[in-house]
Amino acid sequence: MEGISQCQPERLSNACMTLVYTPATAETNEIMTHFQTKNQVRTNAALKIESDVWTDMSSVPKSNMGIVPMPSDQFIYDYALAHPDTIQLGVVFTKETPATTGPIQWNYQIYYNMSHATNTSTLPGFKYTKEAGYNRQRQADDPYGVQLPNMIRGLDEALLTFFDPQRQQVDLDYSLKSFPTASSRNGYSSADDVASFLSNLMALPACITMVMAMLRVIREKESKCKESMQMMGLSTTVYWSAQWLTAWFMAVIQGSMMVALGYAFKMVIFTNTNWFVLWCTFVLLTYGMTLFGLLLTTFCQKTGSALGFGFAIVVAVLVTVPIIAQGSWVSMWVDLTDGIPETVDGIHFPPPQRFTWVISLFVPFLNFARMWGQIGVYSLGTIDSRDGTYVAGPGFFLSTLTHFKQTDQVLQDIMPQPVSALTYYIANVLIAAVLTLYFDQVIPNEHGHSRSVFFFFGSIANLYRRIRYGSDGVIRKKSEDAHRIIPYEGQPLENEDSDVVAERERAVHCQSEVAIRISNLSKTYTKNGPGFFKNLYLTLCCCCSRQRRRSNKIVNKAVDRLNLITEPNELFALLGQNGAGKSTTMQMLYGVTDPTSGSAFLFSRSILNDMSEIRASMGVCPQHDVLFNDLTCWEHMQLYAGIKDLPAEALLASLNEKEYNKENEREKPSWIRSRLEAVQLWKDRDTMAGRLSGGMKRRLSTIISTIGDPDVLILDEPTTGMDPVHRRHVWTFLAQFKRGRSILLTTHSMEEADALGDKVAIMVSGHLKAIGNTTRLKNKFGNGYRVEIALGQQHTLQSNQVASVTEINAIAPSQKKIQQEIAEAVKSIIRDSVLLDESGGVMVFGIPMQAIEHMAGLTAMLEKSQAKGTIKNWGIAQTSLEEVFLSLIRASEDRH
Ligand SMILES: Nc1ncnc2c1ncn2[C@@H]1O[C@H](COP(=O)(O)OP(=O)(O)OP(=O)(O)O)[C@@H](O)[C@H]1O
Repeated sequence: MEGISQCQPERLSNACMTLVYTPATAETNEIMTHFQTKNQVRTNAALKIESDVWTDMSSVPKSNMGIVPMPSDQFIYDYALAHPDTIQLGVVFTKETPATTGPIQWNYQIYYNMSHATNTSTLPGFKYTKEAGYNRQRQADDPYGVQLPNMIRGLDEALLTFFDPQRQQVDLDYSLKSFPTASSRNGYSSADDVASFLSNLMALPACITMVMAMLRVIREKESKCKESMQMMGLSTTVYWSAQWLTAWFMAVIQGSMMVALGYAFKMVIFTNTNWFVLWCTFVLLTYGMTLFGLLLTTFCQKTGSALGFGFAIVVAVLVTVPIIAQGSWVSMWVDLTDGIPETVDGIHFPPPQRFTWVISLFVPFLNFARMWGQIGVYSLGTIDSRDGTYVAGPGFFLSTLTHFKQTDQVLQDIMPQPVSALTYYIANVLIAAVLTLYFDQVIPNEHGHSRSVFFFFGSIANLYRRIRYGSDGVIRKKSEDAHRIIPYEGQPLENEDSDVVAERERAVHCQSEVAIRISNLSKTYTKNGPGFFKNLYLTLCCCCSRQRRRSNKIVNKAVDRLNLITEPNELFALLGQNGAGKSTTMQMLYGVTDPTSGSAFLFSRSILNDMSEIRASMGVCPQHDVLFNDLTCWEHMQLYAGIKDLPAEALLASLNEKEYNKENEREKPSWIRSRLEAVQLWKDRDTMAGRLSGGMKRRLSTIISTIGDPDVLILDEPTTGMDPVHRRHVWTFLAQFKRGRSILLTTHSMEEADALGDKVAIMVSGHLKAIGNTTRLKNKFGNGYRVEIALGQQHTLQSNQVASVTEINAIAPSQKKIQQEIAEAVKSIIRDSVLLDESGGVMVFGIPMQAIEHMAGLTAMLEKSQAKGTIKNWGIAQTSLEEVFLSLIRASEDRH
């Protein structure tokens, strides 16, 4: 039969005792000697009985195995708490002698150690041999199923052997109880289940704040607000600093609320922990998580991908945090695969788990889980397994941050102190901040624009140049670069207009100070836009298709070797059909799209190298309104004035009209007021942008671009959606504003280009088709003059007249005759005239420019006809820009 066998630990440091007993009296010593002798006879296992009674908690067995007397059952209990894997079985004898007559009562209680059966993670690598009935690697073993009955039998036998010679009458009884085990110990379960469960709830608010911050940033990205602020000169560092500051306030509010709620609900883990430790833990967790989330947004372009990341993190938190907080984390931080190596000097520290530590530098919730688990160990109480009473934990104080005592002595110097979680939080924040700044620059935006992965070398080189040549030297060098000859690349197009060629030559040889010099600027779009998964999916589809072509690849030359110049005080209007390349040209100039080749200089600063300087002196009104819905017009002006770093006094106009009325004084004029008034938005200054009409938004976007009086103003279709009255207000404002600066404007309104443009260029399919002032364009590409003749009333139907077929038939021959007569009369005066249209009772003639001297004869003839009543009305006008535009487009379509 199997008896109590000797367990053979692998290391002395983890030595185990087979048995402990108490009290250590002469009687019990003798009983245990009987037990040992009988056990040896039966099992051949020699258990050694130690002679000294232990009094010190830190005692370890002298030999590998044995039977050890202990001073009290409390000592056994406490020792088992401190050394859960050490004692296999314990016996507590109690002897009751009856007051009068009757048998003596001998009871013994056997403690068995369930740590051996259940707690497999506390000391990984610690193995009892197979012979001992327990092998950690074969976790299914049940050492007590066999050993407990044997132990009872052995003790009964020993007691009977002890009492037999005395022939006393005794009553024997026994009871069984588990040692305090991993399942009942503070810090490792039961109460700790609360801690681990709470850890989920505690980390969740931080996750929510993180996801909210991610969504805020992504929305700013999607709505192009971030891009717009950057175009107006907001630096990346300032943008992110503002985000981090907001995140800090959120973290402080949230952390404080968490601590306050914990105290309000009298949660033991809170009330038994120093408030400052808790506050730091929660604030730094929220802040670290938020910054981690913000870092991830640099990889996302759309809300969907940010939400995907956020969701993945929430799942990771829900899964990992409780596991780590519960205490199953020792092997995460320390590499215990080879156990704790033993040397003659003592214990060697096992190496740290480098991988976990590196991840902890990036992922704040791992540090939280570790810290929370440690807080739980100290602050939560235990249930005394002997009497079921609650024993309060010692409490987690400020000093515990650096003086945390591991429940397992052997881990004391191995496991990190709680304070390291706080320092790691700070590292999380710093690393996330630096990486955010870096990835925000190098990950391409939706236009594919990004900086080189080694862009910081460029900044270092700039700094070096500044130190070496001084500011003036650097400016001189840049100016030389901007004024060098830049030859035209490739072959010119066929049938190029002479003015376009001349403009190109000027741009090639430009050696004077101009506002904008565009040289060979080209942009080719090659992809279907951003979206990793979309492109992957399309690529896979194409790979699987029979043709195996990358059909998702679009090669589109949006702008092709553009060369032009604009002068200061000039408003340059760029016209073109949809998709002609106007916006792309603009985007390259204000730096949201990288040119595929070529360059441009704005006041001698290159768009390739000096974009931050350019942005400081540039105003941009992009094609789509980029406004914050919940900011008023006035607040928008203030925000962008702040971004442009305008002095505070520039913003000091009071908004409170009543105050000024009281003082009988007019409201202070300011530039913000004058701009708002110029575009008729002063009355709506307190209306939120979300509530403005489309035209009002456009007007607001237009004046926002003028903040800071930029040297170059880029306006992409600024008056789209405006009514004619307000459009004229904007025109008047721009006409005045262009003084001292250069304005580049794209528009589909020929009227606008005609009214505002000092120089007008027409783009077709990425090329310049025509360039010059409006008169020159009209003269060169227009049909000279248009003469419109409305025929007399008797020959046309009234607009409100419903004509019958007979009436129409009656009118038609006579009208035809009159039209023929007029056409012949016009032809006889001006031979080169062309009848362009004769529908609806109106005849339109095109008169060439060179026929101007015959114009007097024509007007005389028309007046005479009007007097006779043949003609109702007539008028002469120069060809409109629209006709020029249409004729150029038609010509290029014909050529294709
Ligand atoms: N991000 C992009 N990715 C791929 N192709 C683009 C992108 N942006 C523009 N394009 C293409 O480049 C060409 C020029 O577009 P662009 O927006 O510059 O035209 P536009 O002259 O401004 O037109 P509109 O008057 O309609 O604004 C078009 O063919 C367009 O499809």
